[in-house]
Amino acid sequence: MVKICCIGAGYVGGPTMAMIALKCHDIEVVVVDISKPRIAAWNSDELPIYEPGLDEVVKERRGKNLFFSTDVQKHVAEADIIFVSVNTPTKTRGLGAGKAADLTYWESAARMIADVSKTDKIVVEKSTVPVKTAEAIEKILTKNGHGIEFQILSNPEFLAEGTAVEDLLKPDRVLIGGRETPKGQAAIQALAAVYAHWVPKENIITTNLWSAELSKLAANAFLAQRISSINAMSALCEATGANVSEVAYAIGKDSRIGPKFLQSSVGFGGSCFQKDILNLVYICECNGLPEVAAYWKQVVDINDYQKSRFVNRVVGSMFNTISGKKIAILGFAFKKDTGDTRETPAIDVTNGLLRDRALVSVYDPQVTEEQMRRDLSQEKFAWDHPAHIQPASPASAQKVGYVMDPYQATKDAHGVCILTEWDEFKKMDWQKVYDNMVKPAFVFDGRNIINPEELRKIGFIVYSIGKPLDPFVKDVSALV
Ligand SMILES: NC(=O)C1=CN([C@@H]2O[C@H](COP(=O)(O)OP(=O)(O)OC[C@H]3O[C@@H](n4cnc5c(N)ncnc54)[C@H](O)[C@@H]3O)[C@@H](O)[C@H]2O)C=CC1
Ligand SMILES: O=C(O)[C@H]1O[C@H](OP(=O)(O)OP(=O)(O)OC[C@H]2O[C@@H](n3ccc(=O)[nH]c3=O)[C@H](O)[C@@H]2O)[C@H](O)[C@@H](O)[C@@H]1O
Repeated sequence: MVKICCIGAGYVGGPTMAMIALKCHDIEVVVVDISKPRIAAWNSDELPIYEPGLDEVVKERRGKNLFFSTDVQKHVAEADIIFVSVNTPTKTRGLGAGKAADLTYWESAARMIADVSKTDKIVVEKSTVPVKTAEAIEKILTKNGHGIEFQILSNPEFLAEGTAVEDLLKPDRVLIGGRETPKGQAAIQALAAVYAHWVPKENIITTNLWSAELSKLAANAFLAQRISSINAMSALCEATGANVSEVAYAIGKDSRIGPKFLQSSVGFGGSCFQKDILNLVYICECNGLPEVAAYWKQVVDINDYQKSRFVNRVVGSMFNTISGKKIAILGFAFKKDTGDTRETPAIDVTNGLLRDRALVSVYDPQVTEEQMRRDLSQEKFAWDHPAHIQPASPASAQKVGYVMDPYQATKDAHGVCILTEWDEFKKMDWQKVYDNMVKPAFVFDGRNIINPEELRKIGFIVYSIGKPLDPFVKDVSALV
């Protein structure tokens, strides 16, 4: 029986390995992590991440050919194929701080693999890493590996949170990069054989190592670029009376452009888009390509602009002051169907409102109060700032109300900001919300999920990103 061990039981390691176990009953899969609480959660009824359909997959295979363990060394030593799916955040200090990927976790995993291995191994980069990382990993493994043969493969993951199970079941493609040597090609084939249990062969792409590593950064950069492009258009739509949804639909009908990823929003969030683009920018700079670096940097710049533009709209519309006014935030996760808040635009927007001394009340169906508190009190490292940006103020963050019900959040509020596109917000009784709010009652829809005309009929003053402005919003926005 082939044995797979995955180092890192996070958003990627957990679901990807559960899918391999589901589809390959002839393979034993063990997911290991240094975090005891995380592994305990994977072994419990309350999984550590919320992902539709994941509970069923894990429960189906756990204890049969899917295991979660903190005994990292034992399972690494026993495995034929080792996936490394540890976190690769942006460096916060030293050379490349604010841009380069921090490979500390990756390097320590590689050194441990070299230490404990007694048989030949295929080591798979599942984490997103800078192009050429495999070369460094190869050196660490071969120089410390007591003569053991290691083949390094790059097999980046393209799943999106909230749809991870679906994405893993039917991936657009599986990408495997390896050395162009007979042993490298054999390793590629061994990994391709795992995926071939359920992925059609024509969707398994094989390349050299550097193409695979770079393709992952390029894919995320292209996806984020589309969002920044449509968000840049949203600002122009508001200035001209065009409607960003109509523009997105019209351009998306062109089969060369396509309809996906053109949803204007308060900004993209998530643990990867910003980090991966900054990493790409850094790699371009290191390779003497400042023009290319500047081009991709703009994608992050526009995203920051979109978030501050949203806050300015709120403050500007509400007579240029929100001091002492209650503002309800509906949705804190970076997108619907996940409890993940990493780099969520809600952190920047909430801090922006707190800086203007608003009284904020937040509701999200999946994010815990503890998580939101942590997010709002943490200092932020900005890549283009010399220092960390402080959160609004520890005292104001302490005063944020975290409630379990959207009607409680909006009660007695002057304004409502929709920051995550949860389906339940579309179905809310907006008349009831209006009746319980201070007048004039404002709604700022950062996800374009409500019908502005219907809400205006109720009596709301509505701002929807990239949509023709409510005459009232228009008047006061001149102040911004
Ligand atoms: N979150 C996502 O949707 C996607 C993430 N990625 C990439 O996948 C990688 C992992 O991301 P996530 O799963 O979101 O991270 P995560 O932070 O959820 O999980 C990483 C896990 O690795 C563990 N870990 C770190 N060092 C370790 C070590 N030496 N030994 C054992 N365990 C160790 C941590 O305790 C943590 O549980 C990153 O490079 C990310 O860019 C790629 C595609 C999608
Ligand atoms: O490398 C990664 O981590 C992953 O990053 C993204 O996945 P994810 O961040 O989970 O979620 P997305 O659906 O891409 O959304 C990212 C952000 O963009 C926003 N978004 C997305 C689409 C859109 O049209 N408009 C928009 O504002 C979302 O609300 C969210 O804040 C990519 O879609 C995955 O392919 C990739 O594997």
